[in-house]
Amino acid sequence: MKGAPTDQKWHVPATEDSPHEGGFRAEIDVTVERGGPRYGELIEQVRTFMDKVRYANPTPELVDEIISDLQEFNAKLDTVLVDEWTSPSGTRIDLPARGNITLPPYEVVDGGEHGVTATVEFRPFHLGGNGVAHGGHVATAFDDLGGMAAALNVHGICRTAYLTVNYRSLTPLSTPLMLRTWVERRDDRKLFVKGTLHDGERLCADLDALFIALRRGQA
Ligand SMILES: CCCCCCCCCC(=O)SCCNC(=O)CCNC(=O)[C@H](O)C(C)(C)COP(=O)(O)OP(=O)(O)OC[C@H]1O[C@@H](n2cnc3c(N)ncnc32)[C@H](O)[C@@H]1OP(=O)(O)O
Repeated sequence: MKGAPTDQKWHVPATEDSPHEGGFRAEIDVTVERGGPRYGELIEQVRTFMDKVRYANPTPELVDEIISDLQEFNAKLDTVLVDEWTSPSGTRIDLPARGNITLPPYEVVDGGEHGVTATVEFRPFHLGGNGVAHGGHVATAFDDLGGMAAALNVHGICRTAYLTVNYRSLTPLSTPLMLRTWVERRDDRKLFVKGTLHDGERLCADLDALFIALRRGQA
C-alpha cells in the first residue's frame, strides 16, 4: 500500500486520561518537557536520516542492514505510542516546527495577532528537482504558518479552506529563508491570510489562503 498508513495505532483514541475531550481540541496542550531534553536531537537525527536516504545509493546488503536496524527502532517506539495530543511531536513549542518531523523546520521569530515571522530552512530531503525545494513542501510551510497566524488572530484553532501558492522564483534548500504570514482581513469566522517567502530580498513564493475558525467541538 502506498500513500496512507494502515496501522491504526497511529490513531489512538482519546481516553479519560487524555488532556481534553470532544472534537478538535480547543487548546493544544503545549509542552517543553515531553520526550526529555534530547528530544530535539532525536528529531534532528530523523531529519538527517531522511536527507541521507534521499541522496544515498546503498548496496542491497546495506539496505538489508538498515531495514533490520529500523525494525528494531520501530519496535522500541511501538512500546511508547500515545495519542496525538500527548505526543511531543507537534507540541514541543521549544523546538523547530514544534518538534513536528513532518514539517519543514522553522523557527518563529515573532508571532501575535498581527501575524507571524519565521525563519525556515528546507532540508536536502525536501528536494523537488534540480537542487531546489519541492513546491508541496513550500505549501506545507505556508499552511502551518498561515494557520498559526489565523489561530493567533482569533485565539482558536482554524482549518484551511483554500490555499493558493504562487511560485515566483526557485526556493533553495539548506538556506535560511524568511517566511511571513498575516491576516489581511477577517469576516466573522473567515480569515483571509496572506504570506511571503523570501531568500534575502528575492521573493520565492507568496500565499493567498482562507482559514475558517472552528466552532466549539468542531472536528
Ligand atoms: C498554534 C498552532 C498552529 C497550527 C496551525 C496548523 C494549520 C494547519 C491547517 C490545516 O492544514 S487544516 C487541514 C486542511 N483543511 C481541511 O481539512 C478542511 C476541510 N474542510 C472543512 O473542514 C470545512 O469545509 C471547513 C472547516 C473549512 C468549513 O466548514 P464549516 O462548516 O466550518 O463552515 P462553512 O462551510 O459554513 O463555511 C463558513 C464560511 O466560509 C466559506 N467557505 C468555506 N470554505 C470555503 C472555500 N473553500 N472557499 C471559499 N469560501 C469558503 C463559506 O462559504 C462560509 O461563508 P459565509 O459565512 O460567508 O456563508
